[in-house]
Amino acid sequence: MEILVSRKVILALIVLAATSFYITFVFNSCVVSSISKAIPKWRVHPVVPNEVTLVHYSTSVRVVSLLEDNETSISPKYKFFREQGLRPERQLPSALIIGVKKGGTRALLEFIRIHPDVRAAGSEVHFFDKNYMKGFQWYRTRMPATLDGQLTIEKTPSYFITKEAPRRVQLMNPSTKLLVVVRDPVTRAISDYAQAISKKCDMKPFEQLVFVNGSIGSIIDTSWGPVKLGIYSRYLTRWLKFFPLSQLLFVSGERLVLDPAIELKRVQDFLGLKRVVTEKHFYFNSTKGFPCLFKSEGHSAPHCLGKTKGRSHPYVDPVVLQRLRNFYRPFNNHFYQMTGINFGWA
Ligand SMILES: Nc1ncnc2c1ncn2[C@@H]1O[C@H](COP(=O)(O)OS(=O)(=O)O)[C@@H](OP(=O)(O)O)[C@H]1O
Repeated sequence: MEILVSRKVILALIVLAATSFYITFVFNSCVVSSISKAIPKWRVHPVVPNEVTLVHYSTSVRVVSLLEDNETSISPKYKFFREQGLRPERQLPSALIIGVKKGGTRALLEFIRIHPDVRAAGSEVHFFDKNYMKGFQWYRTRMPATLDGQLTIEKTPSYFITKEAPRRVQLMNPSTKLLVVVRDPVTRAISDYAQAISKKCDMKPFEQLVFVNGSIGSIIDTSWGPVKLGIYSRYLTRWLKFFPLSQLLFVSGERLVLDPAIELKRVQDFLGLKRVVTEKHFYFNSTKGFPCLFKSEGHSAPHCLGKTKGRSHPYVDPVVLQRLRNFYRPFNNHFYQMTGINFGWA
């Protein structure tokens, strides 16, 4: 009887041990396998590449063939190129429109991309500010395919004010050509505000937001984005630590509206392009109140920029405007000295 009891106990112990061994093993193997699944992925495709990796990407892998991914899905356009012995490839941009927000950056991009030797990324890529961690390979896939001799350009106006952008652009290519469309900081601030209020109707009036205590008697609120962004000399100082002045072209936002052909001539010369885009490409649309294009890359008919460009501005108290002008004057003068151009902002 005693022997029978002890046998039952031993059997129960064995079952218990086997069960606990099984549970431990299965649980640990799940943990281990999930870790081991995670580690190699992270090692092979670093989600957060450091600067060194990025330099490596930009210098050693500059070109990706459009035709290698899926030969069967080639568009007729690229088939045509291939039949002609040409291989369109995506390149990192050699020119960037880095700012300024509400300066007229979209107009400049749409105008310069008429040029047959220019190909542009359509939408803002935000690589050097928001998407830098995705790496240069990713950035290149956002670029249009180009043929030999064509220049790739991208515009993201927030690059101008992004602290890390100058160093990052220099790492990509120290000879990148940089275009900055600048506009009177007072009208730029109102334009910025007009855009913000179009998205968020319950905003306080411009006249309140401009001042620290919300009243004309107090000081200008330099922490408010629309005001801060207009201190161009501050941001330019950062870029000049990484690029010589000769690598930057300052386009007048005002002249881009009044006489786009003149600004486009300067831009084409700066980019080393033939002067193809001229006054014959533009007409003034009196309904829009802006120059528009007879035709462009995407349109064969005359067309203007979209309705988010050329918004009507809210009325702003002239006393507030004067306060803002006085505020910007020393910064503007500094900016004129730095660039060697007097933009004539009052
Ligand atoms: N041809 C033409 N058509 C329409 N708009 C023109 C044109 N040329 C320059 N502009 C001015 O561009 C201003 C918008 O600037 P951005 O394109 O840099 O804005 S954004 O930062 O990309 O949102 C936009 O500002 P608002 O007038 O305040 O809307 C325009 O004044």
